[in-house]
Amino acid sequence: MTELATDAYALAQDAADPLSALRGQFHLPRHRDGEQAYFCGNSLGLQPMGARAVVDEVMDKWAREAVEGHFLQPAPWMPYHELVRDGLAQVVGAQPTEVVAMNSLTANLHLMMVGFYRPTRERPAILMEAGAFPSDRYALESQVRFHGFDPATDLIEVEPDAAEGTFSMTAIERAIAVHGPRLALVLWPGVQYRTGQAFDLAEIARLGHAADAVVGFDLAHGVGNLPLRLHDADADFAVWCHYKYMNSGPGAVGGCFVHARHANTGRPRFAGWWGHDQSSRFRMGPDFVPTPGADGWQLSNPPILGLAPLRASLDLFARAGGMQALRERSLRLTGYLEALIDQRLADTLRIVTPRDPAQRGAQLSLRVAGGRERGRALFEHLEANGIVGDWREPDVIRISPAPLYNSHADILRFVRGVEAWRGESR
Ligand SMILES: Cc1ncc(COP(=O)(O)O)c(C=O)c1O
Ligand SMILES: Nc1c(O)cccc1C(=O)C[C@H](N)C(=O)O
Repeated sequence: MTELATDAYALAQDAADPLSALRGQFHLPRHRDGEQAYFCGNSLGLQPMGARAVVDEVMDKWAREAVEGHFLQPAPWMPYHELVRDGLAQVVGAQPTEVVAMNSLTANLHLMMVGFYRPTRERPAILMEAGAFPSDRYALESQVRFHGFDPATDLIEVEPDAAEGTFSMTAIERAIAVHGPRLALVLWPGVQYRTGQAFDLAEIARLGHAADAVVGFDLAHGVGNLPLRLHDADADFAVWCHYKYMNSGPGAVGGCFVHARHANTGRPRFAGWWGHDQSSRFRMGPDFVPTPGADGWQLSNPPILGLAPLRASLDLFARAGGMQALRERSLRLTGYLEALIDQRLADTLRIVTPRDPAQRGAQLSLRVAGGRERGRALFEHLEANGIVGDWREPDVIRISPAPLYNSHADILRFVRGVEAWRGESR
């Protein structure tokens, strides 16, 4: 049997993979004399080396050109969001006109719901997962109330029915079947933030549509993590952020998908001038004429400084050869982490995330034997040693090897960190 837990094995795996070189394109946070083993790209991705130059470019252009910067090549600000369009479409599996970078995740969720959550007395309800990221629940609950309905009956939260708080497809199917006639919207995550469970989006869209509901996805933890095929999956809309696996910086501008079949929709929307048809936007007329597609949902001219790092990040996704290539590396990294936990840490850590690689992305969520207090103690021990995951209440440590910059050697360091703590804390 190959000895997985050796430097020789980890280094050989890293050396054999050409994508390992991409780590050199990121700023790795420091710990004492070395680098952190950073596993927190599911919360805030690392800074691409190229990000500063793109931001500086904007600062220099502003200094040099002021208002002319909107129009002067290169990279004029008027169509600046178009610079990220093709790259984003590739990452989420969409047509370019189906995606736009704008606002932030929760703001986009609300804006999408203006058009895609149209409750009636007969069909007032939203179906979501129980235990969702709080912001999603706040947004959905407030929308239900805003329309004069009652979250107690009209915000339907599907309870997890499978191991460790995960969902079987049957649970989702059954909930849609039971509540179908009352459903206005199904809103589901691509990857659940606490458990790391990934879902079959095409199947959820199919089930939701069969019940005549609109289907939207929150891809905060899916984008840049899994290869998505939003167009083919037939989602009506999707929203996401770019600060996690997309490495575009804290509070980075978010993203939005609107399926091509809604490109010229008559659905209501909250309008702003940047959503107005470009050819007549500067005629300054009183009537709103939307740009077809996702662009038509923009409100304001975008924060150019906020968008700039996304360009640097998308470059790296392209250099990696796209999401499929990254996913293959991600499967190797997360599989290595899983194998080492099974081999060496089974008495200490329990993997919460589904064991089937098709039902997860990069992240493994872990519970520590002995309960919450021991979990906190391990988490703090790791952090003190430059091994950075995150803690999610009530008792989960999330470790997410990001294929753009994590290595097998990082994973081995995590395992040794847990072993050292176990040795000391017995
Ligand atoms: C699943 C999910 N939804 C919503 C949010 C909130 O995003 P934002 O603060 O960008 O609106 C996050 C992360 O913060 C998230 O992980
Ligand atoms: N954006 C964050 C922040 O500014 C502070 C702390 C955490 C975050 C996060 O993004 C959390 C993340 N959505 C999560 O899955 O937990």
